[in-house]
This record gives sequence, C-alpha cells and structure tokens, in this order.
Amino acid sequence: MTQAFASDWDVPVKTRLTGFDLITQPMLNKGMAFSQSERDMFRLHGLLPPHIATIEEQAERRLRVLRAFSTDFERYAFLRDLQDTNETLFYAVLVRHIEELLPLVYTPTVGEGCQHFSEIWRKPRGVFLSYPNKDRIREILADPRFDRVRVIVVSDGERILGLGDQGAGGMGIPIGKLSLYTGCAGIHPELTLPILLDVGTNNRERLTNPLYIGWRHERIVGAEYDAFVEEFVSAVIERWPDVLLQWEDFAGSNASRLLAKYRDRLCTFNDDIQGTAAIAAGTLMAAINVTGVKLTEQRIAVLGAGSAGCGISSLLLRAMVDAGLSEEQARSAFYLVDRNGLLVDGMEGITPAQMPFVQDRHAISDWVVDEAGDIGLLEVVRNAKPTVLIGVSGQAGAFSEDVVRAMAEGVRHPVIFPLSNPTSRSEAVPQHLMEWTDGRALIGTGSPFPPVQWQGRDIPVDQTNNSYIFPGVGLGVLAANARRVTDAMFMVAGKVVASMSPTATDRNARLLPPVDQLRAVSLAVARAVAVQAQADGVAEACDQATLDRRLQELVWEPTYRPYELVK
Ligand SMILES: O=C([O-])CC(=O)C(=O)O
Ligand SMILES: [Mg+2]
Repeated sequence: MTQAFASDWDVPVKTRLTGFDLITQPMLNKGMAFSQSERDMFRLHGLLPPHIATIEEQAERRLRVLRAFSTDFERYAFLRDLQDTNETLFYAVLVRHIEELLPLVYTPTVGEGCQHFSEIWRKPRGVFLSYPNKDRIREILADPRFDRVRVIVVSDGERILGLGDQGAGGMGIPIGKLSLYTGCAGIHPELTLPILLDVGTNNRERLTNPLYIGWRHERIVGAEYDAFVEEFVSAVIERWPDVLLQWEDFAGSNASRLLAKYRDRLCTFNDDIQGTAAIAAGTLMAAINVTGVKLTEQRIAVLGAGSAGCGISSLLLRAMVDAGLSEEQARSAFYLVDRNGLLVDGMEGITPAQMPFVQDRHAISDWVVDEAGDIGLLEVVRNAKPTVLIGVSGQAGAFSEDVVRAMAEGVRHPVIFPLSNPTSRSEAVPQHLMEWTDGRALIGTGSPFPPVQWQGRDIPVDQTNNSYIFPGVGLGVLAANARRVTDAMFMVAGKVVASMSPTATDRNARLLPPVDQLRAVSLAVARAVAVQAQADGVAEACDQATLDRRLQELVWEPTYRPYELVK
C-alpha cells in the first residue's frame, strides 16, 4: 500500500482509501496536515477542521498536551494512542524529542504500561498468539497486512524488565522495542511486528483482575509450551523465511534455551542476553579509557546469574580471550552471584549457561568469610576486589552502602553498572554510588536517572541500555540481508558504541554518547554489524557503496508524503 523508503519521500503514496477509512489508518493518517487538494481528492472536507497544519505544528501541539499531564503513565498512554492514530506524527515527535520521550515509550514507563496494559487497551497493535488459538497461528500470521514484515519482537511476558510475569500485558515491551527500531534506526513501522505469546500468567493480580485482556489461565509449561513455541517459530519461518526475530523478556531458563534451540534455524537473537551484553561490554570499554585498567586485568562481579548475567559474562569472556588471556585465565576473572551466593563448582542447580563461570573452590579457599561460610556479594567484593560490578538481579538497592564502600576500598575507579529495569528495580541510585565512592565511581544504569550532583557539578548518568545496540543490529541485519545473527555481530556493536564514547577523546567525559545521538549511533552500529555479517559468512558480500545505499533506502524519516488516489 505504501512504500517505505526515505529516498522516495516525494513519490506519492498510492491508496484506494478515502474519507473516514483513510484518516482512521494510523500509517496513512496525516490529521490536519492533509493538503487542500488531498482533501478534495480523498473526500476529507468536513471530517477535518478547515485548518491545514504542518507536521512541525502538529508535533508542537502534541508536545504541549504531553507536557501538561501530571504523570508519566498518562504520557505513556497518550503516546500509545498517538501511535495508533497517526503513526508518522508519533515518530516525528519521538525523533525530535528522543531524550524526553525515550523514558516514556520505553523504560522505565513502559514497565507501568505493561502492568496496566489491560486498563488502557484501546486499539489492536501487533499480534496476540493465545494458547487456545494454537492451531490458528498460521492463519493469523497469513493476514496480508503483514506481508512486508521484516522484524519481529516477541515476548511471552514472563519476565518483563525486572517486574516479573505480566502475562498478556507484556505486549507493551515488543511494542516499545519496535518503536525504537523505528525511532532510533529508522526502520519503517510497516516492516515491524510486535508479537505476544499469550501462554497464560502466574500473576495472581492479573488472573483475578476482571479487566485482564489475556488468556485467563496458569502458564503453560514444559512440553506443551515448547510445542507452542515450535509451532510459532515454524510458522514464522514459513511466512517470512528471512525475518529477524528478536526474543525479549522471556524468563531465564527459557531465554537461553530457546536462543540455543533456534539461533541456527533462523535469523534470531535474544536482546536480554546478547543486546545487554553488547552495551555492557561497550560501556566497560569506554570506562577503560578513563581507568586505564586493561580488559585483561579486570575482575568482574555480576549480581544475577540469569540469562542477562550469563550473556554479559560470555561476551566479556570472549573479549578477554581476544585480548590475549587463556580461556581458563579469563574464566577465573568472573564472580557470578545468584540467590544462593557465589557460583562455585559442585553447587547444585548450575545451568549450562552458568557452567563456564563457576569459581574454583580451591581458588577461593583463603577468602575471609563469616562463620556460616556464606559467600554473598559483600564477601565477593571484599575478597575478590572486583574492578567491575554489574547488576542484572532485578533487586532494588542490592548494591548497598557496605558493598559499594568495600568495592571502593579495593580499587581506584570502581566501575558500577546497576542495569536492572525499570528505575524502581535498579540495584543502586547513582547519587549514592557517587557519594559512597567519594566521586570515583564510573556509573552506567539500565534506566534513565537524573544527573548526579558532585562537588557543585551536574554529572550526567549514562544509560547502559540495549537501546544503543538492538536497533542498529536490526538495521544492519536488514541492510546486509543476513541469514543469521552471530556473537561477533554483537561484539562489534559494543565496540562501535565504545568508539563513539566521548571518553575516546576526553578522559573526563561521560561514558556513552548522549541519548539524543541514538540515531547516529544506530546507523554506525548497523554499518559495522552488516560488515561483520559478511565477514562471518552469514550474508552475501557486497561493497561499501552498495551497503550504504541499502542503509539509506531503509532509513525512514517520519515525514508526510503526497498521496495519490487509486481508482
Ligand atoms: O528494556 C530495557 O530497558 C532493557 C531490557 O531489555 C530489559 O531490561 O529487559
Ligand atoms: Mg528486555
């Protein structure tokens, strides 16, 4: 129906729709920006007020309404409604005010959006694949509206940010992530499809909420769950053989299991495992510009040994081996702490993903621990003197004052990344980290925080969030027509972000490029990822000029194009 390419911005969009049918299509609606001649041609007179607006004026009007609300949740709901009413305008506002709007369409507010998704549900967006429809998956995906889909983000809602099981409300996450594919990487909205696998929920509050929109049932698990996911993935491969499928916010064991099962069958990745790892690695590389402590000399403590913790550790391990350490030396630099404390060999319930990172009991036999012999985060920090502390635990405040002060005693520049989202789940508040380390901490948080005040200065807090990574990875995959997503593609994505760090030229600068540069970052990531895909043999080789042309064709700017009536 429409054409996606920015380079075609003055080529008319051809459509048969007129009148009310036209202005109720979010992807075609221009609101008051329909010109006089379009109003004649498409019979819009009277349906719209007589004023003819520019997109700038419309954006300004929406922004004023947005700012007048008293809560961010109202702003989230308003923006979701705008997205479902006039998608071009939604992105025009988002792109122009990315720093202000990112925390509204994405973390932290999207967390509340998922918790209250049922209460604010208005219009369909994306696809709900509910378990009782398990025999209709192919039929649902066959809808011609989805013919042009090239990127899917799918969640089963079981581990939404650090907020746990949100059931069908988890749909807020695929919608939010894909808004960033468009907002940050310029991928046309029609190429994207949010999907929620509605396999029930174990969240009592949702199950007993009369307004709950999902399938009112306990979660399907085990073989039935696996068969459902298998049916979904095979239907996706059949419908769109070259699609990019991003897994998002699956619970730990499913996240790594499903990635391992499917990563060789289609072009797919898990954002919480691989995207988060890439940005953690990239931010650490930027921090190294400041601390001067080489990657091979880092000791890394990770709180939360789930899929994200293991994903981060795996990527950093690889980077350390690439930098010259033996696999064994590199492994010994990791201290993963979970509910039962430090992961050590012989511990019960170690998962395959955790296995490479269990500490040797002998290596820690001289550690000073309390009488009970428990080895929690504090004991790890006191004994191992980590240079880096990463939180992916979903536990607010877990980087307590004693832990942080102990870390600051052991190293000159503690690198501390409380990555859990949303803000309410962050392992620490940046202001505290600064105070407890006498201003020596290098901080990266998963969710946005206001600047830290230190010695009369306002110091911005960097957002070590996978939003620096996945939109660019997606664009790179599309531009290269990659068949698979490799770990090296994430490594290079992290390196590109590090190379764009203001610390590359100024040791006193912030670690990451500011959020308002996300479009430039995503484009640079995309280029590098596409080149890496070719190097890894998962995409046909092409020259730089061809690649640049494809990137340019893929990047859509949210502007209105002229319309032409198809009779
Ligand atoms: O969505 C975010 O902000 C980052 C992320 O993937 C998560 O926390 O699950
Ligand atoms: Mg996530």
